[in-house]
Amino acid sequence: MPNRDQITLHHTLTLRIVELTIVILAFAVALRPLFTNLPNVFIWVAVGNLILLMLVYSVIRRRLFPQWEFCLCLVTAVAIMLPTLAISGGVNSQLAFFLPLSPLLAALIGGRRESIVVAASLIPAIVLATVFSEHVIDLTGELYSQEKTIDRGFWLVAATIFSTVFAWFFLQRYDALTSKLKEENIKDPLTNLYNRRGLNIYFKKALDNAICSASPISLILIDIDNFKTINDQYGHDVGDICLVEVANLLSANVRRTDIIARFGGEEFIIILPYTNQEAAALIADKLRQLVSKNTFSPFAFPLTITLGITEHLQHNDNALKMIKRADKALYKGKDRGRNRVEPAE
Ligand SMILES: Nc1nc2c(ncn2[C@@H]2O[C@H](COP(=O)(O)OP(=O)(O)OP(=O)(O)O)[C@@H](O)[C@H]2O)c(=O)[nH]1
Repeated sequence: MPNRDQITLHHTLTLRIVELTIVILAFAVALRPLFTNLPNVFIWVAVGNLILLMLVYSVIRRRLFPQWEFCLCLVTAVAIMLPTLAISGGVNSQLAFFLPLSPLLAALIGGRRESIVVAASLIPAIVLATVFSEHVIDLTGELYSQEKTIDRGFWLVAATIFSTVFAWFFLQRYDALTSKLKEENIKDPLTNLYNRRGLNIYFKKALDNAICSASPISLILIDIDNFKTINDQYGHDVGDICLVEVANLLSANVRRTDIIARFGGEEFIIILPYTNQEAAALIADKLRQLVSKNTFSPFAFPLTITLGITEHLQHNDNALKMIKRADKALYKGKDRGRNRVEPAE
């Protein structure tokens, strides 16, 4: 299912393609008669196509039928191309060389399915136009040659297949790249945990789910104690190593369904779905003990953490209020001597 950004991108691409087609057609109408002596019917067909395209353009620009933009373009393309191809010699028409571009354009403004649909209808049409080419009216009056027709039909089919396969690879690469960018956008580059943006997305989902299923959900806010002294004495690079190691230790010891994020400098947050405050306190204490029993960085520093915990309340509660309560509890823990778990009141 395409998201809103993808729909906007497809809409913009469709507009640009229609605009370009209008420009090319307008040039053809204005300049072609100056260089070639064509029957008047060509000019009238081109003018008719231009008017049709401008109508389609205004429909797309005003977003009158956003769901049907692709179908509208497809039907217009068929309505424009078929008569033009028929009167200018079918596969022998110069216009036919634009046909293999269609699956690629369809992939850009639609997707894989649209590209395949276009290619699957185009290839039999080219084959039929090649087989029955003798019966196609050619108003340009070019001399008919079966050999040339079959040769052109062959290359048109080959180019259409090429463009479809290329579109497929292009979309594969595009999807991989966009999902990598999406992932990078929500991850903290140092610890590889979720950043604030990732936390917001997944916390909201987990909270909505907890409210819908009337299940408990808890939050643990964690701060490394006296972290400044490590930075001050050994430098930020050693501090960074400690942060990564603490992050790895915490994430290795929470459930797969829990959401762990870097909340700020040396602060982490864990969202625990299906967990009430009592259970969260046990998990928090397990994490506290784990950190205090470990040593960090090549210098084997001992570290401790202070943890504030809270649970989602039944009435008038939200993510921000939960974080504020846990933050308050955390700072109470710091005041009470650090290396402890402090439940919110
Ligand atoms: N190395 C490193 N340090 C960071 C990073 N982000 C924040 N810090 C450091 O974390 C330290 C936080 O210091 P404080 O807020 O004073 O807290 P603290 O020294 O841990 O003391 P308490 O929280 O009161 O126990 C500061 O020295 C920040 O520079 C980071 O990405 N890398």
